[in-house]
Amino acid sequence: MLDIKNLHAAVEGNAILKGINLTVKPGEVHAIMGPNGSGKSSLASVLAGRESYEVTDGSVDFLGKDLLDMSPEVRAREGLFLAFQYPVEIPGVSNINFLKTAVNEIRAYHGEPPMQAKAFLDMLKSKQKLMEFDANLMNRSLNEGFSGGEKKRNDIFQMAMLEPKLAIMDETDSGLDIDALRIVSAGVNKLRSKDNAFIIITHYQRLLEYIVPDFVHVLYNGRIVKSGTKELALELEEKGYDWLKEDIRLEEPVQ
Ligand SMILES: Nc1ncnc2c1ncn2[C@@H]1O[C@H](COP(=O)(O)OP(=O)(O)OP(=O)(O)O)[C@@H](O)[C@H]1O
Repeated sequence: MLDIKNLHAAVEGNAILKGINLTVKPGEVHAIMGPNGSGKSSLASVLAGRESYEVTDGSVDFLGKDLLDMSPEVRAREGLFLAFQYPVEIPGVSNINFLKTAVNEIRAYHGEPPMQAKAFLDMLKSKQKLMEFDANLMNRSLNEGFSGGEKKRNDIFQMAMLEPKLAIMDETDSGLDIDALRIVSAGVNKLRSKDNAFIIITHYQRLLEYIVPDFVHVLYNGRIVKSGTKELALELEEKGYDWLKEDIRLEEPVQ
């Protein structure tokens, strides 16, 4: 589904990603952990096509196509979804209208007719129930005045509606209270299928108790320096990241 090879990216001439290699197959959940400033959000941004990042080397194949060649809109229509660390507010655009437009844009891209109002409302209701999403938030302007946790829950609700092939969640757990964390995690687990995949960026092992990943990777200074299973997250929680420095030095120098 996603094949990242030797990905290098820079911001304003500063190298941030320094050779990322990562393969994600359908049905898999990958967690990415790593110290502050190691490049986790940058990786999500580069995959989503944020303009401030310049890709200086490497390739990204998404479902057999060159992801880096696509505009951010086309990436989304092809089935990539990014749940932001800081979800945006769009005053004046109701949540429902935003979702309807987004759902129909994806359908149009795949040559399907727009959804009829009734079918859309039925889908909205069933996903609302599935994700335990507060119906009152639906008619409000997109994210405007939402609390931090509400924005994140809204983000996950959007994900449920758009049914992406690959969802990237960047620190979705930060700022969620315990109940919201459980609800969001349960929602993600309900959306998991053999046909889609998730990349979950998190600082905390706690989230990975709810959404159990198939693989855990450590991003350090712009590279994935260690990969393992969910036990690696436990080890990181216990030991921190310093113990990895020795391993990295022994393997190859990090510029
Ligand atoms: N616009 C920018 N200009 C200069 N440096 C930047 C810019 N954006 C990001 N960086 C730098 O890139 C590095 C990686 O940042 P990034 O946000 O990807 O890290 P992160 O691993 O997600 O960190 P955190 O865990 O703190 O969220 C940091 O050193 C950051 O300061």
